[in-house]
Parts: sequence; structure tokens; C-alpha cells
Amino acid sequence: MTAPTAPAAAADLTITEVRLTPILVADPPLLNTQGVHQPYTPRLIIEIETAGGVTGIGETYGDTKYLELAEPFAERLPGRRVSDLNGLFTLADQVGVDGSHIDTAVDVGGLRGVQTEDKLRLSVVSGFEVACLDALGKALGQPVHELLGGKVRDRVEYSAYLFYRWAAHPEGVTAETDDWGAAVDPAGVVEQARKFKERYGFTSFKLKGGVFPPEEEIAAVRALAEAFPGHPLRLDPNGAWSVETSLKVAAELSGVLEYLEDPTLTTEGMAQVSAHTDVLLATNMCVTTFGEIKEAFTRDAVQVVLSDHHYWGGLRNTRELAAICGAFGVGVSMHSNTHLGISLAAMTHVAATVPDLHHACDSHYPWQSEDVLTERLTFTDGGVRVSDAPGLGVELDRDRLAALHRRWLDDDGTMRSRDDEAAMRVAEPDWRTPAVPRW
Ligand SMILES: O=C([O-])C(=O)C[C@H](O)[C@@H](O)C(=O)[O-]
Ligand SMILES: [Mg+2]
Repeated sequence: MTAPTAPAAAADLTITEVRLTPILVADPPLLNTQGVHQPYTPRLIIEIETAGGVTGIGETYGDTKYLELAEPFAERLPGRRVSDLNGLFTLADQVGVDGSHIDTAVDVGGLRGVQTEDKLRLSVVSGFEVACLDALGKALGQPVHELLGGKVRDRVEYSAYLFYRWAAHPEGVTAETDDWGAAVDPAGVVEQARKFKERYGFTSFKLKGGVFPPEEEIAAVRALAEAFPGHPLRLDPNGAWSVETSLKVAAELSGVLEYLEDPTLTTEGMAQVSAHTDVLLATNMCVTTFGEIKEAFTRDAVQVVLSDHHYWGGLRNTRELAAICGAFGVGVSMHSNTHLGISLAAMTHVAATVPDLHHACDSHYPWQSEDVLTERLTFTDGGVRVSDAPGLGVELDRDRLAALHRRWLDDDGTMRSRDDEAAMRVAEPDWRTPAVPRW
């Protein structure tokens, strides 16, 4: 009788070490209704090592309140297996959240509705879930999309994420520079869209609104429609408008927009808008947790949910969300916030597995000139190819990671938690995040 074959070393999935590296990454002066992006934004890079010698990587929000939760969570992982993905949620429930860090206002890190302990926990879990999936995939020789049931497409389409912006951060502020130029009027927005199309081949455009009075943003969307006939267009003021203003804008842009994103805050407000317009409404603000789905869907408050694996709790939860959306006939696409290539890879894997993905996904990635990968992901004809390499199919560049961590270490704390309102005050000392509805 022959002796049983020893399992390949990589098959020992026991977690032996977890490394958390907070970093600061360059961010351009992108404007939104709360203020302007800081010159550097925090992200957290997670590495999970197994006894089999495999390392998985994940990425999530890096603000102090996430870090404080990620640290005790990471300490509890060694000895568990990277395949125990459901266990991550049980574990997260055991880690206390410091309630004093929960903002009662709309969370600027993603402008994704009001913050709760649960959302904070899920945002942390998602980074670890992705790292576990990456390690598991590498150990099994399978791409992450296979672990999620297999891809149904070979490329994932993204839309250009247009922002009103300044050419540079305010004078005297340490910041990286770029060649995008300013965009503070319709001509500037069209020029930016042109660059996005030239550089990445995007064919749909989303404009971040809530920055200028609605008439100016309507004019910018009209200018885009004229410059790019037939290209899907979206406008997202992050809930800055009243129901009445939302309906006026919807009437003006009916037939022009693919969808209008979070024109007003709350499910109640969105339901009122939805009842009186034929323009599709999308959200990443009033449906941000499973608990918010029932009311929003039964009231037909939204027709498209922009999922975000970071705050929905990972890639498997994203698939569950997509399944619920499908059952209610609600469309699904993806929201994005400042992120690096690890997250883009994760988004692409999960998006590749969702059958009914009817709209191009959002991604901030083109705005990020820095990354922690040995090779950046690329957009071709507006899409990202789905990797079939084991795990996420991306590799960490340790020197880059160390350099961006050094920046975090050297920061006096100003940049370690994203604060668009404070960043705006550097240019406009009297600035306060406007009360909503702003218009
Ligand atoms: O679609 C959205 O609401 C977002 O992408 C939120 C982001 O935080 C964006 O507004 C930003 O980064 O300014
Ligand atoms: Mg949005």
C-alpha cells in the first residue's frame, strides 16, 4: 500500500501572522458638497500570512477609527484558517467599537449615509475578507472570482468619475501635482471627460455634483451630452438638494441622464422624488446596509443600488446584495471612494461574477497617481480585464508600501482621518460643511 500523499505545503491555511500598514496616498483637490479632498488620504493595507507560506493582501479605509478596530481584530486571527470567511463576522462582533468615534453626520469617507458601529465593523471586515480570499486563492491556485462561483464576463466596465476640481491644492500645502488642470465650469468638465476618454477609453461619465448651484451642474451635464452624444451620463450631488430641487433637476435632465444619484437624503426623500419622475434614481447613501433594503425597495425609492464591498462587508456580501437587488428588479452597480489597486482588483473580481450588472462601475482609481502594487491595473476601452491568476492576481510592492507608510508616520495626525471640510478651510477659512438640503 502506498502512503497517502502529503498535502502541498501551501494547503496549510492556518493564519500565522497579520500585518496592518496604514498609509497616506496622494489625492488631488477634488471637490464635493462637504469640501475638498485632502492632499493625502489614509488607507489601510492588510497582509495575512498562512502556515503554508502564502500571503494574502487586502485594503480598506485607513482613518484612525478603522485602524483602532482593525488592530484588535487582527490580533484574534492567528490560529484561524483563511477559509473561515463566515467566522470573520462573528469575530468582528466580539471587537468593541469606541462609540465616541461614530459621527452622527453623513460619513465623509464615502459619503455613504450616517455612520453606525455596524458599518464601521463591516468596513474593517471587508479588508480582511479580501486578504483571506487572496490567500485562499493563491493556496488553491484559483483566482478570487472562482472562489466566488466563477466569472460571467472577462472584463468589467467602469465609468469615468468626473469631479469639479482645482488645478492644484492651495498654495503652501504640501501635495503632489498632476496634469489634469482645473474643472470648475462646463467647459472644464468636458475637457476633463475628454482626457478620461483619451487616456482610458471610458464611455460613460459620472459627474460629482453638489458643489455648484444646480443650474450650473445641469449646464455641465448638458455640455457633456452635447460633447459625447449617446454616452451614459450620471450626476451625483450626494444628497445636497431638497425634494423640490431634485424634481426640478430631474425634469430638466429627463432623457439626458442614465440615472440621478442620491439627489436628496433619506429613503423618504428619495421615495418622494421617485414617485414624480421617470429618471432612474441610484444610491450609495440611503441603501448602505441590508437593514435599509426593505423600506427602500418596497417604496420604490431607488432603482439602482451602488454597492461597495468595503462597507457592505466584502465580496460575498456584495454578491448577496446583488441577488436581493435582482429579486426586486433593482439594478446594481458599484460605488467607489478613494482606493488603490488592491481594491480595484477586488471590485473587478466580484463584479465579474454578478450576472445582472447593468451599469458601468464607478472607480476613483484614475485619480490615484500612487499605488502599492508592483504593476498598476489598467483601463482599456473603459474596462479592466478580469485576472485568472491565483488570488487577486496583484502583487504588493514593499518599497512603495514602506514609503507611503513613512508618510503616514511623519504626519502629525492632520491627514490620518479624512476631513474634506477641514481641507476646504485651508482655502476658505470660514468654510463649514453646508447644511442639507443645500439647495
Ligand atoms: O458616489 C459617491 O457618493 C462617492 O463617491 C462618495 C465619495 O466620497 C466622493 O464623493 C468623494 O470622494 O468626494
Ligand atoms: Mg454617490
